[in-house]
Amino acid sequence: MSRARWRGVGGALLGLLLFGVGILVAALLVRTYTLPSSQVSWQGPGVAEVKFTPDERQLLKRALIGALRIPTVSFSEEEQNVTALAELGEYIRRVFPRVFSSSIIKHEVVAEYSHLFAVQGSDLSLKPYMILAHLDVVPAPPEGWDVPPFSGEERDGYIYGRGALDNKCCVIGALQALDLLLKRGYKPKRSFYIGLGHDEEVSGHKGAMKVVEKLQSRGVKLLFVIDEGLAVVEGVLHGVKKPVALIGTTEKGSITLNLTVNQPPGHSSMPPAETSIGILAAAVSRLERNPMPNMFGEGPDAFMFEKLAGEFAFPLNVMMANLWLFSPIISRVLEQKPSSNAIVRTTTAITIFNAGVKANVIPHIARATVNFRLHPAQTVDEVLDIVRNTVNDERVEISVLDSFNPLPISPHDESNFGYQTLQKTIHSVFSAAPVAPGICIGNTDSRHFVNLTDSIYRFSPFKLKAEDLSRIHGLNERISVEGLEQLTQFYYQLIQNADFDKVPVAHRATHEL
Ligand SMILES: CCCCCCCC/C=C\CCCCCCCC(=O)NCC(=O)O
Ligand SMILES: [Zn+2]
Ligand SMILES: [Zn+2]
Repeated sequence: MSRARWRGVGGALLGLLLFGVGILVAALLVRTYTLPSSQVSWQGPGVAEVKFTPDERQLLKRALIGALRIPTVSFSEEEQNVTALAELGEYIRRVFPRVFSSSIIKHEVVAEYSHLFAVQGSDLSLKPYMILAHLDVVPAPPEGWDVPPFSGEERDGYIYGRGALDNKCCVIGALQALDLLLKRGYKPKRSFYIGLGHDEEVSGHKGAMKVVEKLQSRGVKLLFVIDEGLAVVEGVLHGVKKPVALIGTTEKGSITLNLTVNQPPGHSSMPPAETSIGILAAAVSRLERNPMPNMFGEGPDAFMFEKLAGEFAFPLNVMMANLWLFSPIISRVLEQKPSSNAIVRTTTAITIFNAGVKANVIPHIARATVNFRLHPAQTVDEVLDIVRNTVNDERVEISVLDSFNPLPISPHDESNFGYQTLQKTIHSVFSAAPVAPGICIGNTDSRHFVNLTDSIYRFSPFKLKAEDLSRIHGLNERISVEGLEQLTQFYYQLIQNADFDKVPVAHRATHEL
């Protein structure tokens, strides 16, 4: 072929390539700017705000501080500080006498330390809903804390203490909101329950599960359940500056395993080539070095990013809106940080490791506890298969302490009363923050409510910055005084918003190019 002819073919191919690239870019942009926006506004009347008096502000703070000083620690299903749980029960009676004496509220203690409040609405034709929170906390050894973890100390606008975020703030906020509504003469139309579990941190088998049994025996069905969970996150999603509210519409599954190695004990002067500690350490190390597969996009995880695509800065907005093309890249980026890694895969955490009694004794038994949180696209059986293959050592005995599959996905469409009511309340309280459904990475008492409703939402009504994530179950757990008021405001307005009998109608904003 002549050189001129080659040039002609080359030019045509280049033209074709540029045309293809042009079409692809146009398709990406069209998808980016035609996705439904997460920005919505609301039709119809709003509801009253709290408008705290100075006295009420003080009382709210004091109420939480007092609760944080009672060490309601759950160590295990068998070991809970029940004296403290009983004391906290007495404490809420003392702090919220109006709630306990109201003629429209029936209070009952369930399984000794959990509490169930049934608030009777004026319109019994409306289906009731449920607000959940829990009274127990995880242990907090004082090392590393700036203040004693059970002091409830207030410093620079923050109240510190184990349970400040998880989850005594919600216990106090929900009761305080109800108390203030009663004080202002508000009469709810729709009946609702407030359930306060006492063993959420160790399963909810004694508290939340018994509450469910009680309600089931009475034939109760719920319109929706709201419990702790995701939150209004700020600076947590890479590339999104403004606060966004994430509502957990599902919750990861969980498996807790004991790995045990049993080897002959003996004198440390004649050690075998491998000890029970060495064998076990190698096994858990294999589990850590071989994370479960990245399953981004195989469950509902991608939906959250797609929904929030418009909130990301360029070029992330184009990538999030076009996960069909970019999800391999995005999934790799997400696995770099523990908080987003938890969204894309089943996580593996070695949480307890025990062996040895003396420096000159070869240990007999070594045992480790490993906790997995299951991605919604994986099952308990699938994860157990992977674990056995990874450990791959017959000397390591694997026993399942507890396991459950990921929870069903709750509806989050425009016709769902619970989701839309939450969204409307979030908008009002958190300056119109965009709202998206997400996967709750921790477990909650609400998982026991699946037979009472299909609409379970895990949302803690406070703002969390990236640096706050490590405070949950970690050091220096704290909530700002402003955050505590906002949270109380949230429940105050939620209870009123739930009194409408129709689903709130949202107007979706259009994207601006
Ligand atoms: C792409 C990044 C998304 C990151 C989303 C992280 C948002 C973090 C928000 C809240 C923290 C999650 C706490 C969940 C509640 C945990 C309740 C609990 O402790 N339950 C007991 C247990 O899980 O063991
Ligand atoms: Zn919790
Ligand atoms: Zn917790």
